[in-house]
Amino acid sequence: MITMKDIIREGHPTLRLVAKEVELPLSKEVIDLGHEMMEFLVNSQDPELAEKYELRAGVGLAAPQIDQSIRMVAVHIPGIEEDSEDYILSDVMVNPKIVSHSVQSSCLAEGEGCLSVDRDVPGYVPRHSRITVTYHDLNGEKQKVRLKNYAAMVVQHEIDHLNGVMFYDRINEENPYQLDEGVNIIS
Ligand SMILES: Cc1nc(NNC(=O)[C@H](CC2CCCC2)CN(O)CO)c(F)c(N2CCN3CCOC[C@@H]3C2)n1
Ligand code: NI
Repeated sequence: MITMKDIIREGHPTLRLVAKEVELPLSKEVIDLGHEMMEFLVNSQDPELAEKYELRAGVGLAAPQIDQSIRMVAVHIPGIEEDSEDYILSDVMVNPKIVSHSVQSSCLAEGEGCLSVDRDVPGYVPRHSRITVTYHDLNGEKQKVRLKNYAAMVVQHEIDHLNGVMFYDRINEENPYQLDEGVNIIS
């Protein structure tokens, strides 16, 4: 199982690479890795398992964070309502591609963090408010999802990792809480 010791931290060169497209049909190794990444997220959101295995909670994980420079991310995004069983999106996305996006931008009110960054980096991280993403799932099926708000922020954070981009690259250096006209704050 994946634990925090498997997650590489900022400064590790793999985090700054552009990850490689995954060949189709998916190999057993890639499928197994995808399931392991999803298992990490599920475990990390379970208070007992998170404590037992000392996992930082996560709603997304990108393969480069476990030193696998391939284009695969896992997202496990619960509904905002407390204890709601439904998930906005829970899937492993192979070769995810943003095929269209809104002109409007949004950012998370609390800013962002990263399992590969062991420090707080305050500031707004502006991203597309709405995105349409195509990807292959672990069954090799092509999927197309339209995401907005919180889920759109999470998936963009993960796809950034596939392109060697860290969330703080997007924070305004002069004024971290600078917001351009019309940027929507998601709380
Ligand atoms: C927003 C949030 N970020 C958490 N961590 N950071 C991450 O996921 C990083 C990715 C996110 C950082 C901002 C956008 C994407 C990991 N990243 O580095 C991967 O590239 C959380 F854990 C979290 N939640 C809310 C839902 N809750 C359900 C119950 O269990 C606890 C869980 C906590 N929300
Ligand atoms: Ni991250």
